[in-house]
Amino acid sequence: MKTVEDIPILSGQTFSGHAKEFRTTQAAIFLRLARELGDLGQIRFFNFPLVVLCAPELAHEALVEKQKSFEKSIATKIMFYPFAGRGLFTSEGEPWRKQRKLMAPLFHPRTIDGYAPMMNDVITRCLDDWKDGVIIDAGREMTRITMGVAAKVLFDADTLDESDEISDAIRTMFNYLGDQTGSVSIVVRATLVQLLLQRQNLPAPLERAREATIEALHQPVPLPTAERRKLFAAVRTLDDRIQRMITDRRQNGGDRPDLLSRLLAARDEDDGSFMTDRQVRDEAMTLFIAGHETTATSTTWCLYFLARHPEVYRRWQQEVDGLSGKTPTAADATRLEYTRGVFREALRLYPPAFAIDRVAIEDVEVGGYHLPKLTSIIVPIHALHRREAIFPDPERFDPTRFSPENEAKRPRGAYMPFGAGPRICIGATFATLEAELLLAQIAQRFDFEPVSDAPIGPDYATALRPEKPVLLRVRARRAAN
Ligand code: HEM
Repeated sequence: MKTVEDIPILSGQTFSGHAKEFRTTQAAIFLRLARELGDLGQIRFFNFPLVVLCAPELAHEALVEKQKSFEKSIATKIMFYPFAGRGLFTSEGEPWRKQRKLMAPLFHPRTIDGYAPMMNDVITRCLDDWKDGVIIDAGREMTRITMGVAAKVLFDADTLDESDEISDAIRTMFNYLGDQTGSVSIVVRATLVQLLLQRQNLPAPLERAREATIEALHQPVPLPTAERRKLFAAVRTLDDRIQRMITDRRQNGGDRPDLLSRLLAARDEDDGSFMTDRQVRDEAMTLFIAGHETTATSTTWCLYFLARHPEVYRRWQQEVDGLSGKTPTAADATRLEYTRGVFREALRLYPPAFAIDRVAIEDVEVGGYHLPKLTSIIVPIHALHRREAIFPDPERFDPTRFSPENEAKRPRGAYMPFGAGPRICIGATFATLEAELLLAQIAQRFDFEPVSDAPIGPDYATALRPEKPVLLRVRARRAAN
């Protein structure tokens, strides 16, 4: 059988393999790989191979069919640790299964439909601040709205007055993640954690030392630099905000049907214990950040593309005008097919989670290649979404790619902005409904146009956010709609 050695290596290796190129270009290296090698290739971090699966069937095979043979990579868990701790995004095995089961009812499609009035309320309040003729920074506005929605729906809290401060902290987090990706520090720490995890059945004192060392290796190295101070300040800002929500709920009680009440009331299936404060914090932080940041980026791209494609803009506005000015319900939103296409097409071109990485926890075969235990793989979603054979003229913004007929023709695994398999995004339906309501309310109330015609590209270092502010001039719509 063919082995990893038989998988073609991307050109341009240096002493550190492709680590330098990956660190500087991030997602773009996978575009080059797809162009040069097609469906399957590998890049190297020093001497470690990273197998890149850039075909729908290979992505599906690894993430869905053979999901039991893979876990999230240790490098990802270390990078996200200061923020996500051991929350749902970064946990594994039995703890992950229990956490996912606990949260699943909050993300059931029927439960999510019930969030529509709360989502609409936050959206309306924020849009009330858009005055006729002003220039808005779409990214800032989308962040304010999506953060406000996540805080309201998941925590019954209000962040509208603090969103700039919180979003600065999250930007610092992304800069840290971008800086750590493929860095020597991460490669070394992940390797050490891997070695320590393999040591089992140690005597008690050694076991405690092992655990303490693993914990220390997950923490950012406390370098005396301005960046590191900024990072720790950002973690404090986010921790303070989350802690305030938790304390407020503990003091003022009330069994509300939201995430926070579920977390505080949850008991372990086996021993009946409550979650520790640390666990509640990790879960709450994970959901708070994952629950708004990605939706903010993708709706910002929606506005960017709408403003630059008059045909798309007109069709979108016409579809929403079909609601005759009525605030959309969840049922209305499901009928906004073209609007949903706008959102899905923005997620195709700039998926905020631009790659999904895993490590094999046992020997496994993928695409006919034998991958030994501990082989790292990656599904570069951003490059996958640009495979010409599936998405012709891939750079063109075209929401009709997501008409039901066109979707039915696409092979499974070809489009996965929310991932695939058991670790698929728990908030996909939440994000989609929120984006539909948001785009519908904007279409009903405003016209907008770009302030400048200069194109804006993605910033590969910060989860494909627009590299520059997306500035739009908005005008209140006076026509009856
Ligand atoms: C456009 C919006 C969003 C995008 C593109 C997105 C993307 C993703 C992707 C690709 C994953 C899988 C990562 C992997 O397999 O390694 C994921 C996981 C996750 N997402 Fe989202 N997400 C979005 C919105 C949301 C929202 C609104 C929430 C919560 C309210 C959320 C919460 C989570 C959580 C908790 C996980 C981890 C799930 C698990 O491992 O069981 N996301 N997301």
